[in-house]
Parts: sequence; structure tokens; C-alpha cells
Amino acid sequence: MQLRVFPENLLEWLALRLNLVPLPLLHAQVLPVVSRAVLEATDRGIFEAIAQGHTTAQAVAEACQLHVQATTQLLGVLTSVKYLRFQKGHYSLTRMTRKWVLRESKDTVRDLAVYNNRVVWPWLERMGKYLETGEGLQYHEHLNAEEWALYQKAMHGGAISEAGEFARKVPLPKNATHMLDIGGAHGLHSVALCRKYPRLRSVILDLPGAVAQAAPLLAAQGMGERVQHQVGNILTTELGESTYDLVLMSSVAHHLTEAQNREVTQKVARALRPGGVFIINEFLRPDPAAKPELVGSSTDLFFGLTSTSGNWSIEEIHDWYRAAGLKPYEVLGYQAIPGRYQVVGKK
Ligand SMILES: C[S@@+](CC[C@H](N)C(=O)[O-])C[C@H]1O[C@@H](n2cnc3c(N)ncnc32)[C@H](O)[C@@H]1O
Repeated sequence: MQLRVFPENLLEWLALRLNLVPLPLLHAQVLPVVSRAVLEATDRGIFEAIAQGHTTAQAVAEACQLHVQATTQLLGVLTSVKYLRFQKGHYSLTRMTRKWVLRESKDTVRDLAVYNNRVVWPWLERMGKYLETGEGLQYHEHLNAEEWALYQKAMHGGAISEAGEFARKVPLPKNATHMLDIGGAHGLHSVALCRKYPRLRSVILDLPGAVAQAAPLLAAQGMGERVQHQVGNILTTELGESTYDLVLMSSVAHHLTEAQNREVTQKVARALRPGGVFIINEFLRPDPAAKPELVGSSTDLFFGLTSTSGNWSIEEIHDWYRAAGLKPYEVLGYQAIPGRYQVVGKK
């Protein structure tokens, strides 16, 4: 996916072609403000207030207990980036906002925005230090209970949009009954698969802080004993032998070092039944020689900053598979999420 500036007329097109537009000002001045405006607006309930009929700047400010002039400025930014429409003094929500941001929508990513606003934004201050030292935050070691709760709700919000497509595409072995979901948190991937395959049960292995906060999210799915949490650290927990038909590790490899990922893959290979599959579900690091890709490259830097790791390439993951005796099998992209793939290995 690319971030592009679109000219609105011939003169602007020409100015862009002739390199007369200082595009770095967009990144240096405009985009940081847009990002923070969207996060604050989401966190402060601005969109819900408008949906409930508070459609003037004054009414939004009152409903959200904000300053009127500041709110008017915020609404201006949100209108420019098409979260809102403005007509005859009144604001309304666009389709994008109704579907992806409103708290009540089944597709909402609201909780991810709230987490990014409250917990992640201050981390970005550490970018300079990360660039100097290569040392990331290792945040799993430092979160407090409130931050764990925001993190788990955020991961739930982020996974809603992919769990359905994930379950449709997974090459599940025939007659599969046992699944392990490493770092599965809220469990949405396991739940989607278990709903599709009635004989399948899943164990979600995650850190204590995650399980404590994700338990209510999983309980709300009503899967009972078929999808259960197990507290554990994948780096120290033994997985047994020939136990699982499917092992999923979604958005965890980007927190681990190369050596740790190799070690985990070895454990998983032993824990798989013959014919079983291991799926690393991840954003992939784009090949620098290929066409640039924004989602893969920005998440790579972000995971470096937050976990001293980053995204991996298909070749690297295949190499872990081969070293552990698994056959690289399929690489399945997501239609709706650029840069994200299921990299499948088979025993
Ligand atoms: C980015 S979230 C991904 C959640 C979910 N798998 C998904 O794709 O939406 C990473 C999860 O991995 C868990 N995790 C991180 N390190 C872990 C470890 N060493 N062992 C087990 N779980 C771990 C975190 O607690 C968190 O719940």
C-alpha cells in the first residue's frame, strides 16, 4: 500500500511533476497532527457524539466536555481527512467512520486507536534512542495491568477485520481436532476456525498479563471449553510431541529474535502431528529491491522500536521451517490487509 498525494487540478499535477511541492512538509508538519487528531477524537468519543445527534462544533464540545475553539479546529482536520462531512453548520459521519471507528460497529478498530493514543504515542518519543542503540522497549516486560487491558482490547480490535478471512483461507488438515494458538490473546483467530470446523478445539498460550485481561474477551465469544487459555511463555513452555494438527503464531514472530523464532519453530515441529501445519501469520518485511510497501516497512520499524525485532521475509521464515524439518507449503495474502500473509509450513 502506498500513501500518495493526489493533485486536484492540472496546475497541481504540474507542480507535483516539476517537484515544486515540498512534500516532506506533509510528513513533517501535517501527518503527525492528523494522526494525533484521529486518535484523540476516537478516544474522546467525538464520533459517537456526532452519531448521537450532537452535530455542531458547540454541541460536540459540550457533549465531550472540550473547549469549543479547539474542538472546531479538530473537526476541521477530521473533515479534511474524510472522517466527517460538513454541511450548513452540521457535521456528519462518513461511511468509513461508521464502519471502522464507531464503537458500536462490528468492524470497529476503535480500541486500537485508544491504545495507540494512551500507551503507544509516548513510545514514539523513543525513536531517536532506538535508532542510536538498536535497543527497543521490550514492552511486554513493563506493561501495568491497565496497559495490558488496553493492549488486549486493541489486539482484539485489530484482529476483527482479519479473523474471518484467516479462517476461510487456512489449509487445515482433514480431520483436524487440536490447535495451539501461540500468543493468541483474545482468541479471535481460534474462535473463527473452531466455528468453521466443529471438531476443532484450541489452546491459546499467552503471557500471564495477557490472559488476565483477555479472558473476558474470549468468554464473550461463548466457545466454552473448545477454546481455552493456558498461561505460559513460548520461550520456556514445552509443547509436547505429535499433539497438534495446527499451530498458529499470529503477530508474535515480530516480537522475537531470529534465534528465538528458530527455537520456537523447532518446538512446534516436534509438537505437530504428521501432516500438521504451522502458520506464521505476520506483516512481512518488504524486499528493499522490490516496489516499496508502506504497511510492511512502517510496521517493521515500529516492531523494532517496541520489541528490538521487526518483520521477517518469506525466505527467512522458510529457512526456519526447513531447519526444523517442515516443508514450506503455502504463502497466503490477505485481500483487505496489504503486507500481511499466512506463511504455512507442513510436517
Ligand atoms: C501483537 S499480539 C497478537 C495477538 C493475536 N495473536 C493477534 O494476532 O491478534 C502479541 C501477543 O503475543 C503475546 N506474547 C508475546 N510474547 C510472548 C511469549 N514469549 N510467549 C507467549 N505469548 C507471548 C502477547 O502477550 C500478545 O498477547
